Amino acid sequence: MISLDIRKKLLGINLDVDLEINSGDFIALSGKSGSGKTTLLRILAGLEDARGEIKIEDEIWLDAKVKKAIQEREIGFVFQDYALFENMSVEKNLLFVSNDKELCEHLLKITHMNEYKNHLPSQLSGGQKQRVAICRALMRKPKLLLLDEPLSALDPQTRSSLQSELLTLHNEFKTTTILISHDPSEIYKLASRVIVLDAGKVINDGSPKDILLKTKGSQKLSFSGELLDIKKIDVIYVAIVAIGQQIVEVVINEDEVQNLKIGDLVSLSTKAFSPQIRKT
Ligand SMILES: Nc1ncnc2c1ncn2[C@@H]1O[C@H](COP(=O)(O)OP(=O)(O)OP(=O)(O)O)[C@@H](O)[C@H]1O
Repeated sequence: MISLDIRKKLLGINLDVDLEINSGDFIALSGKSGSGKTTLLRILAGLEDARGEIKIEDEIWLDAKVKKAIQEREIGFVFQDYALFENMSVEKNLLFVSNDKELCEHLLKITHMNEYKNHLPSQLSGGQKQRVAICRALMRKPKLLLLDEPLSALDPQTRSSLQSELLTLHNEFKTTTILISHDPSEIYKLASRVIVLDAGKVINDGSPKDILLKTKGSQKLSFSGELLDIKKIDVIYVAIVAIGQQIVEVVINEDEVQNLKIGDLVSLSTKAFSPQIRKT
């Protein structure tokens, strides 16, 4: 269990977050620009001061008396920019953190980077660099993995592959993870819980399905999207589809289920009802 109760006065807002996170959870942290997401991660990492308490299992990282230094906190941190050691090979970047050769090889294998282990970062693509950054963050077997929009600079296909690899790594290592993301399909694929910040406060907290699904009314229009999931609820099947920045659910029949697979590009339309417009 991770518990945090953090307060900090920022420019224009007061960050005030009180949360409990189960060990092994994959949390997506979302919210408008300037709502305090990066600052919260930096406080957890020990890169910024704050008032309050941070407790990781039985260990206090922050309270009125204690403030553990960054190197004493067992965290892995990956930012949008790669921050690798440019003069070291991929393998040396990992072994610099911990000399566990077996773990190094295993991580590079999962992320399909084994054949690049002797390359320098300057010889890698953006996606490959970010794979190395994620592996390096896991080399110290952290209690907490903090990911600040690590995939946002990547093209959609590379981003999707890295999402799958992150999921494989999370299923294997069960590292408690907090990922800052604005992408609903990424959040739906990866997270078990979504926390939404606004002006420094938690305004929404729940499962990706509860937070992301917005299915009010129906549209006599056609949208294209990606099929994320098919769920059987009692006797009906529900397809979960990502359309742009939104995720919707659609009831489908058994024949349609046979013809669809997760990841398919689909179009969504309705003939029976008139479109509705509503002020949001
Ligand atoms: N060290 C600091 N001291 C005071 N104010 C700060 C500090 N760091 C950030 N801020 C302010 O706190 C607010 C939240 O910034 P933060 O970068 O945490 O937001 P964010 O939700 O991560 O935004 P984005 O999605 O754009 O990255 C901003 O108004 C920012 O100017």
